[in-house]
Amino acid sequence: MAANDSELAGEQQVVDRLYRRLDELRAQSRQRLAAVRRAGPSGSPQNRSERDAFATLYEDRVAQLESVEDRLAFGRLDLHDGERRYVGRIGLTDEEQSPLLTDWRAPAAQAFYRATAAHPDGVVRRRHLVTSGRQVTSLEDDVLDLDALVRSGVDPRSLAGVSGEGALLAALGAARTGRMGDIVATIQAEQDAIIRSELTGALVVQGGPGTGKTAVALHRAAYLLYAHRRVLERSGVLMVGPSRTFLRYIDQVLPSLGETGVVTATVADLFPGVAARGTEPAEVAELKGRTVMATVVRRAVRQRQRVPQQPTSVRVDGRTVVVRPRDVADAIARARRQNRPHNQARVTFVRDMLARLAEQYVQQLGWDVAPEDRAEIVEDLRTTREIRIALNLAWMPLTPQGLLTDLWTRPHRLAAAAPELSPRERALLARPADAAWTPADVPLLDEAAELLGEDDQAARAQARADAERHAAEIEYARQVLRSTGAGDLVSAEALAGRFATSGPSLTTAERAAADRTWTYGHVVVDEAQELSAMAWRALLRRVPTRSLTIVGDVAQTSSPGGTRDWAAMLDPLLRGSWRLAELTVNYRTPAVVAQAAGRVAEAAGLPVSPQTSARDVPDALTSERVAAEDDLATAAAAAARRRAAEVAEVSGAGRVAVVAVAGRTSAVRAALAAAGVEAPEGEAVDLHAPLVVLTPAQSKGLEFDVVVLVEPAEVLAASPGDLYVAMTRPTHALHVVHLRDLPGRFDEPS
Ligand SMILES: Nc1ncnc2c1ncn2[C@@H]1O[C@H](COP(=O)(O)OP(=O)(O)OP(=O)(O)O)[C@@H](O)[C@H]1O
Repeated sequence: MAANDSELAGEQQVVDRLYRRLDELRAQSRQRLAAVRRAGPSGSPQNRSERDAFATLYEDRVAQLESVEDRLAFGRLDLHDGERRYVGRIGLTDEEQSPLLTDWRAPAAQAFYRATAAHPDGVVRRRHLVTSGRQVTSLEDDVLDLDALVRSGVDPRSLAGVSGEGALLAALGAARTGRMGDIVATIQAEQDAIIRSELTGALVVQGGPGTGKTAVALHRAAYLLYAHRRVLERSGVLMVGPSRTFLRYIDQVLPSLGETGVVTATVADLFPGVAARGTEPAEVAELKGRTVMATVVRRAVRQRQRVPQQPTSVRVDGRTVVVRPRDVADAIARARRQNRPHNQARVTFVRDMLARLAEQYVQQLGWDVAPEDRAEIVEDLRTTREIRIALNLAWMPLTPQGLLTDLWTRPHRLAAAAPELSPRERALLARPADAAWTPADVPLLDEAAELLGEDDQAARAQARADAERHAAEIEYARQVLRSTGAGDLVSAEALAGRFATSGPSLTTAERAAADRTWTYGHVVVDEAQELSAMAWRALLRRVPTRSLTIVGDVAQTSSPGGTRDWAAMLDPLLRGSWRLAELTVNYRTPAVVAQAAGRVAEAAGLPVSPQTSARDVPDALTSERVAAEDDLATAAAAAARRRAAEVAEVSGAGRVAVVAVAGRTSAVRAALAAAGVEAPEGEAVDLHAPLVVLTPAQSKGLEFDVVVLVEPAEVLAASPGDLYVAMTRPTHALHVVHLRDLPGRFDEPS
């Protein structure tokens, strides 16, 4: 047997042992689950809820153990002191609790990603195990200290491979499936430093296209949940992405890392109960995203606290009480001094006014009134229709939706609330009362909700009761964990979250997603350059600790309300308190394509981050000039079909996208349909389809084996950032179909 074969056989034995242990643990959890289920729905309510909680717990554990099947173990560290440490997707111990496999997120695994020959960190050899199913197919050694390795008796001829690059290049060259995969086996040192960066404070990760920002953001979420489980399990982690398609694209990654508790949302989803599906011109969205809109909403709220011009006299039980402008002005001033939200301060205002009116009433009686009689008088006044109307006119109870609808549909209200906007800008904001909410409305609704507060005290009493119940449940869960010894599987908070004492049992993630005022322990924002100032305000409310991971690329900005300069956007919001990390290697786009994209973006004046490409692919950039406008769609469709067939032949899978400005996508689809190909299009696009048609904005954050780009000059004219995005989506080839000249510096030699 060659030295290498015996190494392979040795590793196979280790991997077999690890899978055997995984199978045992799975069987154990399944048995426990079955036992709990067998117990059936009898016993006291508390017994039942305890059983339900354990059932869900074991279901979660089974699901977690199922999800780590692929590449369970992918690395080995040989340390100076002779210790061998296997690194994998989760931590495993044997029956005696001796470690078999180290979780990639544990401090003991860090050297697997960070150690270099210059800084070996106690490591003499790092080994990558490449597996297919449960079979070890190849090994790759990174020798960090050859002398130490030889001294320890290793035959240098038994070393597998020469560097750690093979595993990375194999991962990068693989055909795309339509869903993002995890990168645990090949995280690079600069990425690892970001993933393990401390929890506190705001970390901005700037990096060009394909540098792994999304991958790093997701692995960081998984890492933080592991390293700070106690804090984050209770408060939750929110991941914000640019579109629903994007969220579907990434939704397998965290479960494959054994984490299911992260809430994912777009900014448009942040206001529970409002489905912001409306669309509007980019110019209007930009306007709604400006910081000045915070002042406009604030003013609109204050303008609903009004002193009437005239007194209103009301007859109550034969006496007359007068709602006097002076009293209203006094009561408004006193209520405002409380600095509470509008609807809550209104309670003070109404109480104050009713006391004044009751005093007028009592004066007219001419005799002393006992306190309980006075309360009755106040109640009579409160329920008198004219008084109710007069007080509402002075201080209207409001909902966020009502306030905003009023601003958009009543020009005089908007004019009064927004003197800083020009008449043209105000006209842009006008819309019919029944128009759907748009994503840019959501931060404004949130701003309004914050200023208005809850309309009733009942909700607050309910919240207090909920908090008390939750505390009691946690205490009870602690007792249960102590008595069952299941503490290593779950924390008291997680178990308490599962107790179904009333209503359906909700996880932290589910509770958080349904509650506008929920504050998360950490928020991760991807494609963060697209967020407007108002969107940031809404988001920051959800993380008062300012523990944030903000990833993006200021050269890829397409939304006019977004930013091309992190400091300009974030300094005012975070008071300058954020740290910057950069990613510099493009793992997606072949070098020649990335360089062309970089040149074009620079020529268009974008702040392009310097980057190098991890790999090159021959003939990755091709272009084809058509003779007439009408030929663009047909040529693009033909190229897409040809490329899709090629990709399928090579890999048996793979994906191709045609990217064109919105005005052209229908023509491309029609040309494809004429050739018998149904290509899905737009927001709801099927991510697994072999051929799709997208606008540049819809392709944001995604990647494809081949991209057919239609008329780059047109994409550039609409948005330079969009062209940069579109050109950097392919992992193998970019094919350009054009009639107009290619944009400046497109085909300079690289
Ligand atoms: N260390 C790594 N090992 C293997 N693959 C990697 C690694 N880092 C990144 N990748 C792959 O590179 C591709 C690009 O990563 P990702 O989408 O996270 O980049 P991005 O910076 O968010 O890109 P963009 O800004 O263009 O959307 C993905 O397929 C990702 O899996």
